[in-house]
Amino acid sequence: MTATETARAGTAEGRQPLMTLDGVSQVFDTKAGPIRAVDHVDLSINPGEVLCLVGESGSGKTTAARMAAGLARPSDGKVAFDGTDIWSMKRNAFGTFRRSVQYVHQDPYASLNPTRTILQTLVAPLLKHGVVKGKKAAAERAVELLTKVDLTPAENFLLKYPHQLSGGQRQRVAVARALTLDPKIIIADESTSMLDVSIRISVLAMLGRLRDELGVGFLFITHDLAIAKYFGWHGKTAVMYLGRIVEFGPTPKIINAPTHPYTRALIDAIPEPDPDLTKTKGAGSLRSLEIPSLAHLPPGCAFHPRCPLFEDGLCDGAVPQLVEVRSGQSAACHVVARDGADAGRPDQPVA
Ligand SMILES: Nc1ncnc2c1ncn2[C@@H]1O[C@H](COP(=O)(O)OP(=O)(O)OP(=O)(O)O)[C@@H](O)[C@H]1O
Repeated sequence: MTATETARAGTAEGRQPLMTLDGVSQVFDTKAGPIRAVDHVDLSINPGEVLCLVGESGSGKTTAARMAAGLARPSDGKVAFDGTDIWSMKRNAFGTFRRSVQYVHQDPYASLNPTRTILQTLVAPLLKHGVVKGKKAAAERAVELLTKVDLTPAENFLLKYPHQLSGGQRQRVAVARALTLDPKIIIADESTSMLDVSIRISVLAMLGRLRDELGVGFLFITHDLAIAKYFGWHGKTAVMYLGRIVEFGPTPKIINAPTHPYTRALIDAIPEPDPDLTKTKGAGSLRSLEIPSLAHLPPGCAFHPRCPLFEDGLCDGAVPQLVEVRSGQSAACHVVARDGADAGRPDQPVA
């Protein structure tokens, strides 16, 4: 099975993906020259499915997410929603797409208008897009939405301004606003990374409840595999490194039996003593902690200067393609493709 087929495994399950990214790239012109922030990425999200996109800072997660949300046009490749290329859509269809895919930013303070009360923030899209008729119905819907995101009693929040709320409460308002237009997919970009741990967990729990109750699909962007484990356990996870997907599969497989040395290194780096995570250790130490610049990518596998499995002449030759290494799980690593999913492991894999 090719990487594209693996990434589209949802179709094999008999479901039509709601959104697909097909060979999508984004090139930016920078002072250091053109950089490929996202390089030929294939992904799909089925209705109600959670897809976690994980990687270190600068790996291209936000750039990929912005293209998925229709906020940026890919330099190459296709983003399709309900089977239609979003950039070939007529104005009305594009509007429907934009309403169906809502982006929740990591910093709600930056994305909420400071001069609008919470009521105004929620009522504006409801009225603008004709979701409800009249201000009274819109206010009632705003109360329902605040209740959905656990801001209760909702009446206590309606007339407040963003600066009068805590970070967690602002994040909940941002989610309520995303829900105003009944989205089919929510793109949550590190949406809890700025919160304290306990608040972070309660916001994640709220998002998880919405995921289950509303059947909304999620593209969940995080640098933290532990968060992907918590939020996306029943979904899939794609691991990005310097613009490319290096490993993809069902989240439990990625967490319990990672195959790419980069994924293993990410798991090794998780500080918490989570037994499920720590038992998968075994990548060996990285050869370098330095992340190469996108403007001067190393030849072959971009991870090779850091990789404990590096082989001279193999890893610095061609760019490795994402290939299936276990059922439903694919990795872009020459050594794993040659030696199998457990390549380089000192211990045996965790079942
Ligand atoms: N508009 C832009 N112009 C030039 N370079 C950009 C632009 N946007 C992003 N980049 C670069 O593209 C690369 C990927 O950035 P991106 O924000 O997508 O990564 P990320 O994985 O989301 O990182 P973070 O977790 O820090 O948000 C980075 O090197 C970044 O500096």
